[in-house]
Amino acid sequence: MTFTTDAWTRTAGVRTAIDELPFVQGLADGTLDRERFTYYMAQDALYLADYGRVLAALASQATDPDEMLFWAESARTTVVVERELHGAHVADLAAARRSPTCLAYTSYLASLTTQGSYAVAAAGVLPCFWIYQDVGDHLLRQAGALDGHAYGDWIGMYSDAEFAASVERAKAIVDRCAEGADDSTVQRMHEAYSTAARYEWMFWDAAWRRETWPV
Ligand SMILES: Cc1ncc(CN)c(N)n1
Repeated sequence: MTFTTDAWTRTAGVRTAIDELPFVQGLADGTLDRERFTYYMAQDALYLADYGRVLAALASQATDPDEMLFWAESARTTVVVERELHGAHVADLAAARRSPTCLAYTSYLASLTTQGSYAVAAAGVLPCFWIYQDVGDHLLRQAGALDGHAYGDWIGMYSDAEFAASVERAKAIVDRCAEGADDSTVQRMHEAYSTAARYEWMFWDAAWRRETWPV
């Protein structure tokens, strides 16, 4: 069994929990209130700025030139394309501060790039690709046509064929890393993958609660 098939199976419960989140259900049928969506988009813009740095770090650690290019292009897409979407929804991004969950997730991913294992860091960024594609596909199926849908541009971005191709490439890189890795590295890759998958759940939950710092 490939690493990614195994990781997907091990985290099935997290994916079901994501699909059941009120935030995700509200995205699907368009009933999510604008305040929660705007909160989410502002946090996500902050997340993506840090995530772009994580992908750039992966590019710098890749020894294969094609993998280096893939991470570098993904960093560019994250900063340019996805942020365009955020700019269309959030008027004042400069006013936003990272929530506890946003800071915890990005700090965790950044920490993976400093622990000396390209394979573990690559596994840690994979849920950001794969879970969004999975959610985008589910939402597209549930929503049907996106014309006139309140969150159609968001759903369209993550159910898009180009995004799906990038997910396949990221999975292939992670599987290649796992094939050559020892048992303890594969174990750490699973830990990184499942932790990031849980953070994806937490990120949407935090947006639903419009999480703030306690003091
Ligand atoms: C929190 C989060 N995770 C993943 C994605 C998709 N790149 C995103 N925009 N935001």
